[in-house]
Amino acid sequence: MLDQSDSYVTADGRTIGGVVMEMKNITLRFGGVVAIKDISFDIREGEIRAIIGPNGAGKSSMLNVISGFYVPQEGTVEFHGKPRPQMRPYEVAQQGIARTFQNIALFEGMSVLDNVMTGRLNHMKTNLLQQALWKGKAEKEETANREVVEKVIDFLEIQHIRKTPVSRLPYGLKKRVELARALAAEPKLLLLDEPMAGMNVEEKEDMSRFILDVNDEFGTTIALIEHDMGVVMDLSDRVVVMDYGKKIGDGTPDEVRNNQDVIDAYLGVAHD
Ligand SMILES: Nc1ncnc2c1ncn2[C@@H]1O[C@H](COP(=O)(O)OP(=O)(O)OP(=O)(O)O)[C@@H](O)[C@H]1O
Repeated sequence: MLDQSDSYVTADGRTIGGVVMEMKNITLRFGGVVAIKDISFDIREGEIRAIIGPNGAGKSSMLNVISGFYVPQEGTVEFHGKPRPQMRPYEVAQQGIARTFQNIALFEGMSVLDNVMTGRLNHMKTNLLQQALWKGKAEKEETANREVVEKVIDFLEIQHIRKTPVSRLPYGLKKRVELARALAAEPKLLLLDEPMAGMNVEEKEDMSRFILDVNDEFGTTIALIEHDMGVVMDLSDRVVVMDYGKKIGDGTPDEVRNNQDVIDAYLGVAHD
């Protein structure tokens, strides 16, 4: 077991730091349905942490607890060592947490560039009145925001579609634009909701490469949920496996791959 402040070295030689977020004995219910049953795990600075599990395992519910969207009935979520109170989405963003969604949530009629710009909203300090009265400051801020956005657009190799309305893009590129918008917020913790769902093999390979590059280049801590076990195994440093709301595995990809409970869950072995 790792202590809170322990660091560890990954298979590819990266040093992972202390705990960024800790889930302690989380239980989440929807009426009579227990979506998450007494689950604990942590997310560490600089790591790629995956949560996987079959249909209905409780992954989306868990991501919503991590993002602060759902408040569990039992247990606590600690962020940088402090219990996190219930927060509104903008407060979550102010804490340096950004996310993407399973069903793409972009402004379809707007260009790629404008969509990515919306990721900067949280960094815009001048209001409309200030913009009218104090043009210079607003312009400076706009230029700084544009610079970040252009950097992200270059990084994710979407320069060629920057003026294209999102509605005209194929699915894989829309997912990349969504990633760009999340990155434009310069998050410390990036949450990805099934980033590879619905993609073909080539799109999955591209997305995997970009996730690794984001982590490598910006040092962003990444937590992602994914249905397909195969795609995350090459990406992740540590993996939590959920089944029927319970945690049945937690460790490196090799550890969870060889865990009998995990193998049974994925092969659909009957439960007692
Ligand atoms: N808003 C909700 N209201 C009622 N029940 C819910 C709600 N969200 C999730 N559930 C239930 O909680 C359980 C876990 O669902 P969840 O969507 O978290 O699983 P999942 O692992 O993300 O599934 P999938 O891979 O199919 O997306 C399921 O039984 C689901 O029906």
